[in-house]
Formats: sequence, structure tokens, C-alpha cells
Amino acid sequence: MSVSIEVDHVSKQFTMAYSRTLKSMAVARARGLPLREQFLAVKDVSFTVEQGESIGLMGLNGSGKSTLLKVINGVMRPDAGRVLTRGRIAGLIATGAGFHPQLTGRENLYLNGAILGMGEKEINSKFDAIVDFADIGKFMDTPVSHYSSGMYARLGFSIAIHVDADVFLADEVLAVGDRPFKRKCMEKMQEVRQQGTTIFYVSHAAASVRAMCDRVLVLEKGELTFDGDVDEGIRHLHYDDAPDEENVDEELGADV
Ligand SMILES: Nc1ncnc2c1ncn2[C@@H]1O[C@H](COP(=O)(O)OP(=O)(O)OP(=O)(O)O)[C@@H](O)[C@H]1O
Repeated sequence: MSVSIEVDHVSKQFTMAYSRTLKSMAVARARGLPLREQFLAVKDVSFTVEQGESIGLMGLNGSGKSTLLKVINGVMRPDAGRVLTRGRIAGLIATGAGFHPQLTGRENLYLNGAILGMGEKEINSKFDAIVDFADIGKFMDTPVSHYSSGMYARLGFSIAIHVDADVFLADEVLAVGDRPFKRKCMEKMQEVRQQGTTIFYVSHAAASVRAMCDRVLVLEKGELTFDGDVDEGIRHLHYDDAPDEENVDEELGADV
């Protein structure tokens, strides 16, 4: 097996500004309060992923999951450490990220496809499959600013999953889709997984991580506190404790 992703002592720092207006800055300064604070969203994280592994990235809100994916994707540069990736990376950091609101679905498909590394010929050959999967056919010539968040998500996911990628990064892809679409996405991701694509799957839904992944990474306040067996990782996060009935999906399990 060959190494697909190597994350080596990676840290990412952000600045949190407390004051947004000149007045509040002046008040804070007069009171001797800090104007901003720096914090590490990802703290000294290291791990290696082999080609074809399917990783569930879990952690509470704000624990650094999206930031870590952005660093792996190359959208953000780490402040310390390094990331090595092999092959073409496709993925959704935020559903429909990169869509231009004034452009139609069709135009965004070509634009987004190009951003994800597909040539025009490749997009042409996959166009029907992408539109079919997204199931928003008659809205393809409507500006995406008129789309619902679910329609955005459908088109975004469909484009990304049809890229012949070596690594697929899926951040909360199932958060806005309806139940039939979630099911379809899971089936498609399983198909891509069977083909040997490395998958990074961010989810709060324990059952979907169980179905999709063969290893779990857990981030807590930016630190990697668990790397290993799926069930143990879920137990580590207590995701299985007393699920809230309203959020239990028969296939995806309990959300937290
Ligand atoms: N561009 C940014 N500038 C400043 N702070 C940021 C930025 N992006 C993220 N953060 C902060 O970094 C921390 C980690 O955010 P991140 O989005 O990576 O968390 P997450 O685990 O993906 O959360 P969620 O489960 O809610 O999606 C949060 O405190 C967030 O406010």
C-alpha cells in the first residue's frame, strides 16, 4: 500500500478579534482589554493515511475538523508542520463552496468541475451523470442564487463525487440533504470507496461513520486525541450515549 496523506506536526493559528468598530476598540484600549487573541484551531496534529483507507473525522463543533480538511486540501497553509498528499483531491469543504451565485447551475458545474481539476472534455462526458445524480435537471439553467440549500448541496456533492479523485474529502455532506438524497450519497461514497479512493468523512452521525469508515480520528479543541478503531473512537466521544429521539435516523443513527 502507498501513503495517500501524511500530516506531520501540523498547527493552524487564527486570530479572534474582540472589537469590530473603532468605538469598541477605543473602549477596550482605554480599559486595558485585549483587542484580539490568537488561538490554535489545529494543534500539532500528525497521522498517516494509506491509499484506500476511509477515515471518519469526528469531534464537537469548533474542534478543528474543517480547518484540518482545508489544510489537507491546500485551501489553507499550515502555520507549522507539513502536509503531503498523493494524487488528485476532490471534496466538499462546504457544500457548494466555489459556486458563483449569479451563474446558472450549468455554468457553475463547468466552473466547479474545472476548480476540482476536470478538463472540459471530462466534464462533458460526465455532465449527464452529474445532473442525473443531483436530480435538479430543470433548474440547471437557473442562477444558483435561486436554489434552496438542499439543491446547492445536491449539485455540489454530485460534481465532487464524479471527479476521478485519489482522495475525497467530505465535510458534513449529508447535513442539508433530505433522507433519500443522504441515502444516495452514502451509496455513491461506498462505490467510490470500493474503487480504492481514500475518503475523509466528517460527520456527527455515529452510524454513518460505522458504515463508511475503517478508522476514526477524533479532534478535541484542535488536538488529535484518538486515532484508531471506529467503535472505540465513537465511544471515546460518547456519541452513543442516550441518543435524542428526534435526531435519530434509522440508517444514519444519532446525531449529537
Ligand atoms: N478563518 C477563520 N478565522 C478565524 N477563526 C476561524 C476561522 N475558521 C475557523 N475558525 C475557528 O477555528 C475553530 C475551529 O473551526 P472548524 O470550523 O475547523 O471546526 P469544526 O470542528 O469543523 O466545527 P463544526 O463541527 O462546527 O463544523 C473554531 O473556533 C472557529 O471559530
